[in-house]
Amino acid sequence: IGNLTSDMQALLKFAASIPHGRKLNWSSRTSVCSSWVGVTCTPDQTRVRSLRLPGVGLLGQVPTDSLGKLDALEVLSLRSNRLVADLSPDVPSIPSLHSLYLQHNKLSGNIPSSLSSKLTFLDLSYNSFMGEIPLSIQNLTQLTALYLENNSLSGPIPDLQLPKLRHLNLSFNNLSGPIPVSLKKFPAECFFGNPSLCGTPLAQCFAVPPSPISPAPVLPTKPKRSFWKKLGTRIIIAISAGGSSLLFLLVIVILVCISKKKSREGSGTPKGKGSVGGRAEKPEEYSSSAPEAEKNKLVFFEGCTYNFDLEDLLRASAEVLGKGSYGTTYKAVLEDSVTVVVKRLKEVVLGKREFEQQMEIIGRVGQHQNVMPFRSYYYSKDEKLLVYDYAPSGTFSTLLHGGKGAGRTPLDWDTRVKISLGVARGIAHLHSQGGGKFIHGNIKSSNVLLTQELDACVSEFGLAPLMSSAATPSRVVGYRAPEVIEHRKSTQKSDVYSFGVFLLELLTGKSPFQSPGRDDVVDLPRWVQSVVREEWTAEVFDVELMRYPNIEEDMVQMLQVAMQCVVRVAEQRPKMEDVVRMIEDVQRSNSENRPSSEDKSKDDGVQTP
Ligand SMILES: Nc1ncnc2c1ncn2[C@@H]1O[C@H](COP(=O)(O)OP(=O)(O)OP(=O)(O)O)[C@@H](O)[C@H]1O
Repeated sequence: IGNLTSDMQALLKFAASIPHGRKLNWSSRTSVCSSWVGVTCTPDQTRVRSLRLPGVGLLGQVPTDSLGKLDALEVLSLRSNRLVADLSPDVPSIPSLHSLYLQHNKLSGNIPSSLSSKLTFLDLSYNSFMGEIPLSIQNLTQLTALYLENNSLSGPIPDLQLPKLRHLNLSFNNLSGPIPVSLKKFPAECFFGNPSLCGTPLAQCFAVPPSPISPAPVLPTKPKRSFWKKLGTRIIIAISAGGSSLLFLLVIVILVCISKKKSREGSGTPKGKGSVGGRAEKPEEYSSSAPEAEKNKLVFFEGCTYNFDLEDLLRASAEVLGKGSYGTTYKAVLEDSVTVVVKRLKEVVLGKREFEQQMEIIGRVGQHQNVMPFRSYYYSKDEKLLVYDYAPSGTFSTLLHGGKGAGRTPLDWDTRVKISLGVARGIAHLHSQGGGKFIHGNIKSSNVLLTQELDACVSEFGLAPLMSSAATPSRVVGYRAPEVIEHRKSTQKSDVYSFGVFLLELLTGKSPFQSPGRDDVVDLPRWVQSVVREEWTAEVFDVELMRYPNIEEDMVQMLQVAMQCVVRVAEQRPKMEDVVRMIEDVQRSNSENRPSSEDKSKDDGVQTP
């Protein structure tokens, strides 16, 4: 077991054995913990806990017996350097290591098979690793993110039964064989560019299935060229002819301005992955001493699935998804076919520092499977962009109310229960953070986004404090608790009220506002109360649900949960964690009371092929 002196010696050996473009201020005469660039220590200042040297021009091979000796190291980032040859196996096997960032180097040889069992984040993308993915990755039970894209890895993909794995990218390698069942939940982009995978042409292997109700936009296999590059008169005329012409032109002009401004400021943004912010990697680029040009970059957060930078984003082909109270939302397809959502904020009232602090909160607090993953942001005086994952199945509002008519697939009860539980868990998570000081403040069905598997994610957490209160849209009124309307007093209990209205919407199929763009509000709690009082309870429920047998009891149970959430006196409403438990009960009784889907299909006389 080492100590601070042995850590210092290991670091000095490392620095002496590997050339580096940028001078490090490491010296045995100064304190490792308080003055060495890129180094942070444990709180008691007895060991080196993290080493971050991104983009400092490290050139050559990581010397053995140097970094491997840092046996209390938790985070190591040597990304965006020019490291070559084999990765010394003693580095990824440091027993305390939980995050390893080595992307954008020239490392080759096999990925070492001895890996720290504590690893939660492993990024070896954009290197030249060869050979098979080591089977030992199967033992990394804590792993949440694995990025191996853009290497030369071959052979089969191991069956990664890793319960915590949420982010995966294996694209652009030479992997072969089928995609293991355990990884089928990951989007097709994660596996693109492996010509022998599945043994069939890519297009057949990875066609993105349409979402059950509103067809998901099919990702173009070859994205259109950058829309500012091809900004010719013909395109302008063509775009101008379209309905969203003004919005498109506006975004083009603005993004071109960002691009120009960036190059005017010294074109200091190195190519490669953007800086990682939040808890994952606090980049030096964002320290107060960083030059201004370096600051105008996309700031990424922990768990970021994607490798792209501002330039890649600017090159993406974009499409307007909609205009909300916080600004305009675009779907952007990057050149490697990864799709993200970019929210262009308007009327931000916070200054830069407060804005960054709020971003840090959103990135950190919002880390939950039922909260929409927030990836990165861009801040400049004139432009504020937020980047989120793209939710292929759209919003719950569209799923519930959209496409009414002949061709519509009804939204079944099990899916509704699953979605309501996801939303409740997402809100309960937000409420549990920061000693209970966070509220969402804008729960509504159009802020519930759905993954391909119809798992729900709550979106727009943390945006309200960025904006002036004038930006609050009137059509959220139907979701607002009485105390919010009367005294503008938002609390966690007012989130519970909004969630209750959301549940009523899910049960009744009625929207608390008549139609988008119109402000006539339906008071769903009052309407439901009046119907129930007249003992017409059955009339309350969405007619679409009537086709499913044996769900009446569960629906009534869920209605009771909703009605508890919308009581007028805030203190009498349940806490969100209690609401989660109540919905879990509904889900449990739902599966106990009714035949499994297999039995049901037999009952229905459906033949399985
Ligand atoms: N991450 C996402 N993935 C897929 N679609 C999204 C995503 N975020 C937003 N959208 C789509 O973009 C549309 C516009 O979203 P936006 O957040 O700008 O407005 P809104 O949610 O409708 O209104 P408001 O901001 O007032 O709550 C949404 O209706 C939704 O369909």
